[in-house]
Amino acid sequence: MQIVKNFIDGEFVDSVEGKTFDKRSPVDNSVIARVAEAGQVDVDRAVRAAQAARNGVWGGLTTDQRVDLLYGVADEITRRFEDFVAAEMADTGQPRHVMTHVFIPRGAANFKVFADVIKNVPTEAFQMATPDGRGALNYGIRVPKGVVGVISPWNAPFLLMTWKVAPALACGNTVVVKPSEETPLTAALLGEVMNKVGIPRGVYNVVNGFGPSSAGEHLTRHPGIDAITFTGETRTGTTIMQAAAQGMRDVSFELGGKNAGIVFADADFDAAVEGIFRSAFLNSGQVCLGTERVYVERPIFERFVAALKQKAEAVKFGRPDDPEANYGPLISDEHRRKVLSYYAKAVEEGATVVTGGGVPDMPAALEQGNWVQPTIWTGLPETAAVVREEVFGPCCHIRPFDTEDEVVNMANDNDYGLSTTIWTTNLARAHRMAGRIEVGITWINSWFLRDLRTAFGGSKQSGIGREGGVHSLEFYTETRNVCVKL
Ligand SMILES: NC(=O)C1=CN([C@@H]2O[C@H](COP(=O)(O)OP(=O)(O)OC[C@H]3O[C@@H](n4cnc5c(N)ncnc54)[C@H](O)[C@@H]3O)[C@@H](O)[C@H]2O)C=CC1
Ligand SMILES: O=C(O)/C=C/C=C(\O)C(=O)O
Repeated sequence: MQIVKNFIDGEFVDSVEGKTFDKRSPVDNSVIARVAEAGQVDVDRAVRAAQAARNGVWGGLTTDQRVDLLYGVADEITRRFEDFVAAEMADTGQPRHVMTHVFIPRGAANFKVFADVIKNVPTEAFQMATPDGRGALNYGIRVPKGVVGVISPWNAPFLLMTWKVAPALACGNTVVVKPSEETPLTAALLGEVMNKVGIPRGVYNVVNGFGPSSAGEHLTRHPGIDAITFTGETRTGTTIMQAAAQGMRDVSFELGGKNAGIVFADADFDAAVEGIFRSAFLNSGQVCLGTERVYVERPIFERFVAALKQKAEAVKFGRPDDPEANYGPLISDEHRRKVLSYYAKAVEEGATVVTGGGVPDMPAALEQGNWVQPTIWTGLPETAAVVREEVFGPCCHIRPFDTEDEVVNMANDNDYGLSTTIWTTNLARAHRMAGRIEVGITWINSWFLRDLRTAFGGSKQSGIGREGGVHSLEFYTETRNVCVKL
């Protein structure tokens, strides 16, 4: 069995109290790793190591030197691509093609993009008049925030963790990462990469454990943490924000979603079915940007429901490396119970179950895994729990609509505001709607196309702040103004 240690000050270490927890495989719930659980003392050591590195060798490097090192990290991730793919498949149980096409390449890309951004984005400068007529020049300089606490979730572990670690380091900060307790493997592997390419000790630290009364809470409450960047549930964000209030630490939050997919009758039908299928069911529906509410213009409603049903019923469940399979389990038994409770609630609230609604028949070796069927409902009112609340599973409710105004109002009638996907050939209408829908990102005739230079984040209860490109620099640095009298 694999042993996963914390990574503190450039070394893999057990926790001081010797506590551990088991990491189970999503495909059969067998224990695949024993993980060191960091306590207060371990978190404190990690924060001190990060402070020392920030004030020492890392703080003394030029931007060009940091950029070279971050390119080295990206190259080493690419060189060890298969190790990362294997680790992420073991942690998440998701199919190999999701790892090789999305999750792992994005990890390497995150380091390259933010190395380029920090090298190329200028700061502001303003000339001003003064009473003596000689004027003054103002210019901005960016300084790192200090030690950044990175708290990440389990659904796209490496992608989402490096999306925050890369810009933090590019800007000259050091980090202490708390990966999800469900997915500790790739954060540990990244420690090996950091050492291999010569990132100084203490720059990247990893403490494993849970949230409340464990590594997560110790980290977010630690006074040595200067800023906190978090991806996860909105409820957890509320708790972390309370911790961050002590000491006025800045936060950047990417939170939950209950995203609408909107299909007009004039859309390219097959592309729309494929796009909604991906957005509802990729990664077994465990994607914050995924679609759990689908609105289809009435003339094509029945045909669309039938086409999506056919695709949902064609998935092949199995292990991540099974070439015959293309569909994985949920992350944990606990999450499966939550998703299945929503499946039961949908029926109680009067849903028509178009397909799914339960657990697939699996061979004996996989029976103990966290499998659930992709599920489609129709017939629920907009007040139903599965139409309002984030399930974070492979499911969606489909409802017909008649007018643009009606569908915009329904899309906006939710506490979340992360993303939407609109399918139509009438681009004037699509642009108009993009301005009206209250979300951080609108995709038109596409979904999950990511240009890492763009602003990424959520509206309403889906987040605070924006990351991506220059927006990440806003969070991971502080801009200071220098005013020079001429
Ligand atoms: N907006 C976005 O970009 C994204 C949002 N998400 C959201 O993440 C959620 C799924 O991820 P989960 O791991 O279940 O979220 P979660 O909020 O349960 O956990 C996320 C991380 O926070 C830690 N944590 C939990 N309680 C804590 C506390 N009191 N103090 C400090 N740390 C704590 C966990 O250990 C984990 O590392 C969904 O709601 C999903 O929508 C996921 C991916 C992207
Ligand atoms: O592209 C991003 O930065 C965020 C992606 C989010 C996921 O991959 C997810 O929630 O699964």
